[in-house]
Amino acid sequence: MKLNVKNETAQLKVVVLGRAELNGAIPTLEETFDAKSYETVFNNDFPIEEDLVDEMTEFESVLKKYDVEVLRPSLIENVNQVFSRDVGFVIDDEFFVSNIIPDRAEEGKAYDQIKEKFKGNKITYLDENIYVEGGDVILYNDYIFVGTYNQPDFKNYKTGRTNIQFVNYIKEKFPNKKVLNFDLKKHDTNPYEGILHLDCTFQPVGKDKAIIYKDGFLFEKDFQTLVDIFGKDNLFEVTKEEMYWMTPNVFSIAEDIVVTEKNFTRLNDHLQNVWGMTVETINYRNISKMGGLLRCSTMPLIRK
Ligand SMILES: NC(=[NH2+])NCCC[C@H](N)C(=O)O
Repeated sequence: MKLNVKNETAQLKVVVLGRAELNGAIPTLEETFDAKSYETVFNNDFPIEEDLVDEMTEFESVLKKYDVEVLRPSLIENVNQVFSRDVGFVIDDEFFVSNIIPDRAEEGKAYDQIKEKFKGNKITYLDENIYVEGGDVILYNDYIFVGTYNQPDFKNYKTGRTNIQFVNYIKEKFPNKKVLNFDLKKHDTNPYEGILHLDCTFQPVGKDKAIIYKDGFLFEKDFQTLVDIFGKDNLFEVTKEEMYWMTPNVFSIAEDIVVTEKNFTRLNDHLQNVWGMTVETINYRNISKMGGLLRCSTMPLIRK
């Protein structure tokens, strides 16, 4: 298998999809590490395994319908393995193993068998001072967009996952790409006020379009940079409420095929009727209660 990912939307061939069986006990408030999970636990609304498994099975069958090969991480009991995205990511033909938040360190082992499958490809482990999670890395051909929090209180936030050291590293590693980083608003307990990863506030779809939540960016000039790159008419701006439900976090199977959540009616209508895409809608609301959605639960290995 030859790894290849250069953007978010080229035709998908092979993907890892997380898993929801034996995810472990409901976390306590202190054990949560993102604002949405904090709120879910606070409201005594943590999703049950059966519903999570059903939602991921529905996602898997849509992927298979389009002939995508779907791999699953091996099962580690009592570890939440839903969000494959963050553990590692492919840029071009190289796999990067993330340095994720220590609370999630155990998840990495579950990818050993998958790494075995793509042995022979470049696999890179990052220095220990470089923090990154795949949700903060978004590829757009010659561009690499990185969600960061480059502020003095970085260490105070459990939701600050990617640092400027990663940006510097990736600039040096890919001198021919345009690497742009965007500081995101952070809040560990209020999901309306903070953005966990870049893919919770922005994501390209189609050939030259994107979904975006303006107020997720710490600096308005960063939002403007993206307006300049994509053009105003090619952006679908979501509201605060839509951001809260993780509307930017859809997942593309191809430039014209997007998997989204059933409840995203305004977005789905736009994708289908204004941008002419095929929209596959599934139930994924229980997954969202743990702070991620469709993109977060996948790790693409090969796009055409
Ligand atoms: N790519 C993403 N946005 N992933 C969401 C991960 C959510 C998970 N609860 C965490 O805090 O790490």
